[in-house]
Formats: sequence, C-alpha cells, structure tokens
Amino acid sequence: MRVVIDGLHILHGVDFDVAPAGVTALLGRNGAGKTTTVKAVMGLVPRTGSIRLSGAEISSLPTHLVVRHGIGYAPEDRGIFARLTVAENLRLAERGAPGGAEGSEPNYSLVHELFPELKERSGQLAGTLSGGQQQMVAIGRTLLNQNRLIIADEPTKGLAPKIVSEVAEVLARAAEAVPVLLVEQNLALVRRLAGTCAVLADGRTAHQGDTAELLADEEAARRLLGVGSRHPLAGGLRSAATPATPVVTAEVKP
Ligand SMILES: Nc1ncnc2c1ncn2[C@@H]1O[C@H](COP(=O)(O)OP(=O)(O)OP(=O)(O)O)[C@@H](O)[C@H]1O
Repeated sequence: MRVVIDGLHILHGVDFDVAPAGVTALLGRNGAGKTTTVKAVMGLVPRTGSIRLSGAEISSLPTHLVVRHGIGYAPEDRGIFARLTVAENLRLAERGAPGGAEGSEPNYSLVHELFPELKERSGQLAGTLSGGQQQMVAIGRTLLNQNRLIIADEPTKGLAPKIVSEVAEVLARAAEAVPVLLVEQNLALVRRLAGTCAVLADGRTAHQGDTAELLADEEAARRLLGVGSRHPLAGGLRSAATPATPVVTAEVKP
C-alpha cells in the first residue's frame, strides 16, 4: 500500500497482515506512518495498492463503504460529538450488518455490559466526559455493530494509568469477539494484549511477527522501537500463537 499526499510519499511499501483473532499491534517510532496507515485502510487519505478485508478488495472504496464492509474505527482524536449526549453519539454509529445485509440489530447489551458507565451517563453531553470515558464511547461505537475488524488508534494516549488499565481490559474483551488492529506506543500494553505485531519505519513495513519475540530481541527492539536493553520489557515475554488466515492484508501491488 502507498500513500502520497501533496506530492509527499508518506507510505511507500506498507505490507502486513492482521491476525483473524486477538490483537495485532501496529508499532513504530513517532512519524513512522501508523496513523496514515489506518487512515488509508479507512479511505480517509488517497491510497494505492491492495487492502483486503476477509479476502474482499476494499482499497478503492470510499470510507462509508469501508465501514459498511465491517470495520469499526476508533480514531486518534476519538471522533466524539461533544455537543451530543452519550446515547446520541452511540445512536449515530448504528448501522446494519457488514456488506449492507439487513437483520442485525445494534448490540447495546454488549456495549453496556463492557461499559456500564455509558448506560449510567447516557444523557450526559459527551464533551463533559473524562478522556477515559470518551474513549469508552469511541470503542463502544465500534462494538455496537457486527464488525469484522476494529481499528483503535492510540486509545490510551493521554490517559491516567488507572484508566489505561481499564481501556486495556476493554480492548482485551473486545478482541475476544472481533479482531483488533491496535496502534499503540505503550509497550507494556502491547506486550499484554498483542500476540502479533507489524512495525513501520519511515513509511514502510520494517518487521512483522510475534510480539513477544520482537520485544525479547534486544537488538531488534532497539533498532525498530528505540527500546534499550534495560527497558523493563526486554526479555522473558509471553508468547501467543499466530492464527493462520489474516483478516486484513495490506500490500503493494506489483
Ligand atoms: N496530511 C499530511 N501532509 C503532509 N505530511 C503528512 C500528512 N500526514 C502525515 N504526514 C507525515 O507523514 C509521516 C507519518 O505520519 P503519521 O501520523 O502517520 O505517523 P505516526 O507513526 O502515526 O506518528 P505518531 O506516533 O507521532 O502519531 C509524518 O512525517 C507526518 O508528518
């Protein structure tokens, strides 16, 4: 996949798979191209190449059709309507089944089970919620519909440690139902949640594989992520199986 904006080559060789279950982390240093990559998947920036969702080519689709194919997107800025209530923010996200098929109701029971606070605060203006609560709305919206993939772009950015743990728990539970592509700088969280990862560097895929193996490899972690050998994550990390068939593949077309 490639992205050129105003003549600038932002992405020039991004090629990775999202595992069909659990969390896949999209990693890389600041400016590596992570946010641009997820925007390209969503059709929010012009892109060329191939993006396949469960085998279907979606790289030429506009954003609303990408969404209808079954991708729930929690953007970096959370995309909350501050002057609408929590309930109205959720209602705006309602849609039918992937591909436009009829017959699937928005799953409010799942959202309220994972985030009881959203039910309690349904009449509150979203702009008056805390950062963590707004993140709950953003992730809750992705769980409302029957999605094939959830993309969360730095969902813990700027949150207090206690809220980070809560959001991590929610992502873990969400990933039991739907595969998640997670852009995240917090490597402790990545270690806990993501079995597999792709690492971007300078607009290209620099690495893809088992997250634990990468974080245990001092040289690779330092080179790709800037993690030093004394970093608490270096060495002895959990491993997770890599399922066989990717849910999303993004690659450069020859
Ligand atoms: N619309 C744009 N116009 C020009 N340059 C852009 C645009 N969007 C992104 N870039 C540049 O492309 C590069 C990749 O940006 P991107 O936001 O995708 O990186 P990132 O890996 O998400 O970084 P961070 O971790 O800091 O959020 C950066 O150098 C950025 O300045």
